[in-house]
Amino acid sequence: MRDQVLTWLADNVPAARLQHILGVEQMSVELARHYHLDVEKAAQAGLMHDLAKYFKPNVLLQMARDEGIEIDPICEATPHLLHADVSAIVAKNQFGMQDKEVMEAIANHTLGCPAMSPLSCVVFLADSLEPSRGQTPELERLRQVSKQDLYKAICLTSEYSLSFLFDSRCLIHPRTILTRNWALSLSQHQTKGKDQLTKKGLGKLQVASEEQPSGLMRENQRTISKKKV
Ligand SMILES: Nc1ncnc2c1ncn2[C@@H]1O[C@H](COP(=O)(O)OP(=O)(O)O)[C@@H](O)[C@H]1O
Repeated sequence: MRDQVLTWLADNVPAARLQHILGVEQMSVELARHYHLDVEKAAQAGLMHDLAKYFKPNVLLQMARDEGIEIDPICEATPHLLHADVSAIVAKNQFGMQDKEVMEAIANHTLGCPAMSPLSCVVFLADSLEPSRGQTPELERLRQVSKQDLYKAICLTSEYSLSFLFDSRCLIHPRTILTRNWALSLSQHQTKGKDQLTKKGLGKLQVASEEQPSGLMRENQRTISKKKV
């Protein structure tokens, strides 16, 4: 299947994007190995995460509608956000992908999702942190954390993306915030042993944590300057 996907990508994405895609495939594999996940699934999700990256907005909207995906007002206004969901559809229709976990990992790579699977977590991290994203101190630190604590890395990487989005003054899809809160709760739970919030409650943004951010997060918040490329 890999050769088939690569041939399709060569016709449908520019070379620079292909480099990013191969970086995501590689980093997904490395993280999957590190966290004892299914390496083959990680490679497939990484390789196929951006299949619909260059689809036109009207095509993204139509394909998502045809698949019965609920299109919220922010995706309606910014259809590019649907490229993650639509990439999963292309993986199914074009390459016969049937694995639900792989398709979810593709669909979650841009916005994340509260309670997403560890496989989704590694593809989400790889999309933001693979080597061609740059070598800034923030990115290097996030790469380190991604090998130390999966949920802390999701939390900090979501914050990194959100900070960029705030600076860009674009519409922000709240799922990244929900993802960040979910991951924050899990990493605090792991490190401090406190049972603060249920995954479900966080997913609905019902409660805000009273905990202060960790030193690392404060440092990250202060030093973020250059964001995603
Ligand atoms: N929560 C969000 N709200 C609005 N836009 C977002 C959000 N998360 C990511 N984006 C934007 O969506 C686009 C696609 O993100 P991503 O899949 O990470 O693409 P890329 O690989 O091009 O960075 C980017 O322009 C990114 O800034």
